[in-house]
Amino acid sequence: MSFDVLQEKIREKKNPTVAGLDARIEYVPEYIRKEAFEKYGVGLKGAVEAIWQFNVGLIDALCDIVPAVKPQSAYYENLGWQGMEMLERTIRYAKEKGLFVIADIKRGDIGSTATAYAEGWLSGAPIEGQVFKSFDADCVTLNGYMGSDSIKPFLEAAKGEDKCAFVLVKTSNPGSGELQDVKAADGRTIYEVMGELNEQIAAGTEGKYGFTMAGAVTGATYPQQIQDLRARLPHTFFLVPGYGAQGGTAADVKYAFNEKGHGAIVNSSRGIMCAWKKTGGDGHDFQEAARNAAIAMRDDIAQFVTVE
Ligand SMILES: O=c1ccn([C@@H]2O[C@H](COP(=O)(O)O)[C@@H](O)[C@H]2O)c(=O)[nH]1
Repeated sequence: MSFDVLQEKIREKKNPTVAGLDARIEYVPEYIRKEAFEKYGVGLKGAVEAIWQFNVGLIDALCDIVPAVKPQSAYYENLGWQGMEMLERTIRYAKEKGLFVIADIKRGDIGSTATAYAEGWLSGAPIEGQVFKSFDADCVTLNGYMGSDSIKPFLEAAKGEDKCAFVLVKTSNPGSGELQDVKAADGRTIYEVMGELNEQIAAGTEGKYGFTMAGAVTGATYPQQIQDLRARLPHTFFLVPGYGAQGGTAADVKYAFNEKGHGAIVNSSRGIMCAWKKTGGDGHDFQEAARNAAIAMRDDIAQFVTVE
């Protein structure tokens, strides 16, 4: 239960950041693409092979620097069943390398359907009295705006296995305020209501660091709102996307952490995966470039946050 496993990994690496694996084919260096397309043809199969090679290279280059990776399911779903099979392989490979895997799936549905999603991504599918695992992520992202019954099945599935979930509270995108900043009848914003509901749902699951198993997504692009949420939600672990490519800075994300430097992890996807595009090379240096970008991000945040 809770976020103890992730917080331990963050402390071991002294690095509260997560590398996104949002593998678009354009992010893969040309020499990898060329080889895969020659072997499997230009199409879904070739793209899946190229992205698999890229992911393995990234994971190998980053596994001693970052505590976690966050594959975004959309970039695998768009390649059909072969993309999803490769996502399952990517998750397995990252876990073998000691990384905590956050599957960014942003699911949310009525309870019975949420249970099926939770089995697929976390606990495994029960078939004839046995449980069969597939994606087996450590953690998932959820869209909980359908209410507590869309979140609870994931917490049930996560409970037995030291897994956890992040629920969207205040997202990083430009349109997030259209609904999330609207004031409810009691004067709280909708994102505050969502955050407090989420902390309540998981009350009692706090681990040794004091965080429940239901974390919150709070975008780096809204530092004031992060500060507000940190004060309101002392038992909620935050996933903070929006650093780098979306404009969030280390000074913005510092508000997500508590006084011990605990309780948050900051994501960068394009900033790490596409770092090779900025070195002036032809992509053969993508591993070194990703590693350097991850180290620079860690050191940037360390100017503001010390993880005890
Ligand atoms: O509010 C949110 C929730 C999720 N995301 C996801 O994080 C990454 C960000 O990628 P960058 O390349 O570092 O911008 C991506 O997978 C989003 O789906 C988010 O950005 N904001």
